[in-house]
Amino acid sequence: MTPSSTSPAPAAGGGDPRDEEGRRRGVSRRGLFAAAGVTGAVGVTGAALGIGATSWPLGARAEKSGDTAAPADVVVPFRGEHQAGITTPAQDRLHMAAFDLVTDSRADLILLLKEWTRAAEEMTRGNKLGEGTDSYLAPPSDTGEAMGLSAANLTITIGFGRSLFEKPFLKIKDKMPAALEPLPHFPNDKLDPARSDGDIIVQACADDPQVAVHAIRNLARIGFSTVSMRWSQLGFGRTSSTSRAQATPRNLFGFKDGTANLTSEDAAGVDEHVWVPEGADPKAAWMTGGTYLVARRIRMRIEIWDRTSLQEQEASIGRTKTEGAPLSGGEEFTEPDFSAKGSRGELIAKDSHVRLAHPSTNEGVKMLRRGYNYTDGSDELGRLDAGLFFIAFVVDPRTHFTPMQNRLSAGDRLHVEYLQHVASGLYAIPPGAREGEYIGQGLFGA
Ligand SMILES: C=CC1=C(C)c2cc3[nH]c(cc4nc(cc5[nH]c(cc1n2)c(C)c5CCC(=O)O)C(CCC(=O)O)=C4C)c(C)c3C=C
Ligand SMILES: [Fe+2]
Repeated sequence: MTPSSTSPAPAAGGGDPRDEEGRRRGVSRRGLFAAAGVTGAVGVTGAALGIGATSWPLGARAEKSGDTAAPADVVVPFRGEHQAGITTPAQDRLHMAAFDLVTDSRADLILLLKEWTRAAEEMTRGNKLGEGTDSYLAPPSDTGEAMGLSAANLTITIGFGRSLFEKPFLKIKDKMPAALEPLPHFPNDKLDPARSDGDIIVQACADDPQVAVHAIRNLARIGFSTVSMRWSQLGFGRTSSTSRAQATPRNLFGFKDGTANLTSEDAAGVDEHVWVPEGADPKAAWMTGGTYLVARRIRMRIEIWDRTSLQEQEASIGRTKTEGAPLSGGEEFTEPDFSAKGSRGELIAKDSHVRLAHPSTNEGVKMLRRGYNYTDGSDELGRLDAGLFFIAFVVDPRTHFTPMQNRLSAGDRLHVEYLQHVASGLYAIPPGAREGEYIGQGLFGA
């Protein structure tokens, strides 16, 4: 079981790890609501906002989750050296959207980035947009569906695709990072261009799906006439832990996923494998403290997997299904021993996923995985369109993603037999915005 979507994960040592990381409890939409009492607040707040009590959805939600006494009002700070939503303990839900520019004005884009920064900061605090400034005669600044909900650990992470740098009127081509070179075609890729790439990426993660969706919807609304949405992706059930305080979740193949992931507690590992160091790319000094996001929509052949023996499933992964322990023995967090042999050869098969993805097979590289499960209905043959929306943050995709993906696509039993990559994106994620700055300021200037 993953931790409750409305409760912060307990820290191993007893405290709240999010507090340890410097997060703060803030006044939240739900906090205000709970303080006023659910029934009373519906009347007062609903009337003030011109919303009828019968259209207010929170009462039912709060009662159902039974959390009115202890609302999940944890706020992840938006500003900082690095953007939030990367080493932040992975929340339960994802809404990611890619946008394309529909303007030919550099000033329009800069204005949008400023407005998105302001809106993102407000929403991640759990605040309603345009509070106290809206006119009754104009559309509300906030679409409204998160009123009464807490900030739910919302993070908003913004980045830029290669196509953005190629727009002459933006005059940023000479600042394009070399690491944004297009990903190659990998064996067995069947990519849909309409679900891939995009000028700008926005990742919204939260412990409440409605909060994540609300964030993307409001940013899209603010961006009207400057950007249009190219594709979007909902995800549920995080498939990675990014903090040791989090229990390892499971992917849709039923295996623990994220056991050997980089975690925020491994500061040296994150510095080495995630954050772009000073001097990495003289043309793109603005990326110092940033990172690269690789997104891959990976369809999982669920129906075939479900007819596969447990032995074959475990051999494909290289770990046991129940415990997530390496097939060489031990428990979940025991290091795999790839030299261990049994009567039928290597205990961890040569073509198993963990062997081919392990740093020892990949020149020591690691990545910070932060993916989500997805389901999107079913196809014409009645098969689930489901899989893993793989997200990884890496210091340089040329060293930390492409070689590993080539190895996996060509020879990993999991990839060859049970997976198909159907969409792809690569984005430069600039560093965090400090007080008074906007996201991307280093690229575009004040
Ligand atoms: C290119 C990188 C990777 C892709 C794509 C990928 C897809 C993918 N993985 C699983 C399931 C598991 N992966 C596990 C470990 C693991 N996977 C990668 C990389 C990619 N996975 C790495 C770097 C690792 C860690 C290897 C190590 O250091 O041991 C595991 C085992 C548990 C764990 O450590 O997380 C599982 C299970 C699926 C289902 C999938 C695509 C749908
Ligand atoms: Fe994997």
